Amino acid sequence: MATAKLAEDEATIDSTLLERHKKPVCLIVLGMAGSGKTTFVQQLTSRLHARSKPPYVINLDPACREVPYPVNIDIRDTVNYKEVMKQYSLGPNGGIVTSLNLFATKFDQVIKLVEKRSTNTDLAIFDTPGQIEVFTWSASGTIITETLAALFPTVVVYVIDTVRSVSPITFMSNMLYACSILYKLRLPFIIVMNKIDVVKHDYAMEWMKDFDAFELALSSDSSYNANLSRSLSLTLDEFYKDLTAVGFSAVTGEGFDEFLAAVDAAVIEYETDYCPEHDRLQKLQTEARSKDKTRQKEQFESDFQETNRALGITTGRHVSHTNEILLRSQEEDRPGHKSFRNFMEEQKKKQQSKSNSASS
Ligand SMILES: Nc1nc2c(ncn2[C@@H]2O[C@H](COP(=O)(O)OP(=O)(O)OP(=O)(O)O)[C@@H](O)[C@H]2O)c(=O)[nH]1
Repeated sequence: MATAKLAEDEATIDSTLLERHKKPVCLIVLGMAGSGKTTFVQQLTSRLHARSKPPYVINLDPACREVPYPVNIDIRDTVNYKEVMKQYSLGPNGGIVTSLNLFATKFDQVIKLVEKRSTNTDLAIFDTPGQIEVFTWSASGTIITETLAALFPTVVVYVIDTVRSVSPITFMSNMLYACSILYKLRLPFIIVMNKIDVVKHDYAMEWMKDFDAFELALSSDSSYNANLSRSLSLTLDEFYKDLTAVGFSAVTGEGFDEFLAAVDAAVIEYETDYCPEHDRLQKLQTEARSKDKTRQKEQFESDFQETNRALGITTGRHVSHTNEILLRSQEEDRPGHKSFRNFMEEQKKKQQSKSNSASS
């Protein structure tokens, strides 16, 4: 019996996986302000169009002035960021958070639109606000990410500015941020080392592979920040080991094929690591909920019987209440109803004979 149930569960998970696999892969593009997210999305979009594989593009930044790529869904069409700021008396960041919250309440419609494109789109790309924490640490960001991940193969793309990260301390801050997002979302993660047309990303790859190289870069600095970065580099060793990083230039498009290969690998990771864990947690949650319901029902019944006993009430038909719900036809058959009907008929007859005698 248990084996049959297990096989049934596995079959359900397999079919869910298959369903997810048929859907577009969702790329959630995150990164510090100015790292090149929008230019990256623009480059991806134009290259995919050139290969006759246009992606479905969603702009989630309500405060951006213009979107330099063909966009399918734009948050700005749904939420007026400036009006939100005015109406709720908010500053720029509060305005972005509230706009995203308002948009998240309609996210089921976005899901339906992306689902509709399942047959002719391989990628759905989500460009996010430059104020990264607005998305990564807000309720709406979490809702959007988790909803996508539950329904589509979803990959987080973290864009880093290689020009600004040549300072080991800035590099470390960026990596810590990436690490915190990875552990919060627990989704397949690709680091895009952007702007390699200006500075190659080799130095960053070396720092991640070789602690001594990072130490050497910091050797001339004895500040508190440098010492902290040294210790953190050792701590992040585990994080670096499984990390996928690709060099990219959002201006020239260099690294495009490597990036697509990294997305393919990330989708496999999503299916082999994320989905089973997600399904396992969901099953546990459903079981816990059903156990809780049964426990509450049992508790209610025992409390109810206890109260009845204390008040000397016996349950059953025709007493204070019944154990089963009665249908209307059954009620008609109840003795009280019959005698009432007889009484009414007799009254009618009396009334008729009175009026008959009065008329004669
Ligand atoms: N040389 C070079 N410049 C780039 C590259 N990617 C982006 N830039 C430039 O970097 C600047 C910021 O790029 P955006 O795409 O606006 O960055 P963003 O992360 O979307 O910025 P926010 O929307 O403020 O978060 C722009 O001037 C881009 O032209 C790149 O690969 N190489």
